[in-house]
Amino acid sequence: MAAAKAASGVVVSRPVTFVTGNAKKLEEVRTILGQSIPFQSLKIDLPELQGEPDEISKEKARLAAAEVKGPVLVEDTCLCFNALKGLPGNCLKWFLQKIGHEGLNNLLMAYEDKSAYALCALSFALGPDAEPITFLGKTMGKIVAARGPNDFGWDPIFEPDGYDQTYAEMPKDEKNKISHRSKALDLVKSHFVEAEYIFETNDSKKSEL
Ligand SMILES: O=P(O)(O)OP(=O)(O)OP(=O)(O)OC[C@H]1O[C@@H](n2cnc3c(O)ncnc32)[C@H](O)[C@@H]1O
Ligand SMILES: [Mg+2]
Repeated sequence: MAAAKAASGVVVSRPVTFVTGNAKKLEEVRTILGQSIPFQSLKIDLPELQGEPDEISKEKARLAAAEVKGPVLVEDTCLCFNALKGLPGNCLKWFLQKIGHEGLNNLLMAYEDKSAYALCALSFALGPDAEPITFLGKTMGKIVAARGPNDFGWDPIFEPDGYDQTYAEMPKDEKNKISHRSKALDLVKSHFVEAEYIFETNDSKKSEL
């Protein structure tokens, strides 16, 4: 049992495990969370589920918590084109693998509306028996011909509103200030403060948030 109710909050006996198969996501999550939450990571390729982003994210959290047998954080990210009523959404990974940045641009060729949004659904579960809680972060922007380094997914073709750079062209810390991921993680951090989780792990005998 990773968590027990204490007088002033919930005692958590293990750090939160961020479960992902994506090293770039992990890098950003690590930077954005900093020291705010006792944190470790585990590389597992969770199944690519389909459905609504919050439901997919919750189900990923259930699968991850069953594996880790402790507190977990997982994430599901979509890129949604308004002209296509939200597609490719969470099928984006396959679209990106099969047709690449140019193919994704071509999907919008027949439409004037190039607007899109990046949506991050992060789910936290205290353990295998706990119902996951989901936090959503959304950043609006538009789809453009690829610009900038090609080291993370669809970053080169997403230009957030109010910027003339794509995510890929921005310095990392700039992306991390405005991204879908940072908005969802801000909500996770607030939740941790409000819930008054008390971490009693081996590393930190008692660290209160
Ligand atoms: O193990 P998980 O966490 O599921 O990692 P994943 O790479 O499979 O990620 P998703 O299932 O959420 O699929 C989302 C796709 O979008 C990409 N992606 C996610 N976040 C991104 C971001 O901030 N910028 C660019 N591409 C991103 C990612 O590389 C995938 O191709
Ligand atoms: Mg995935």
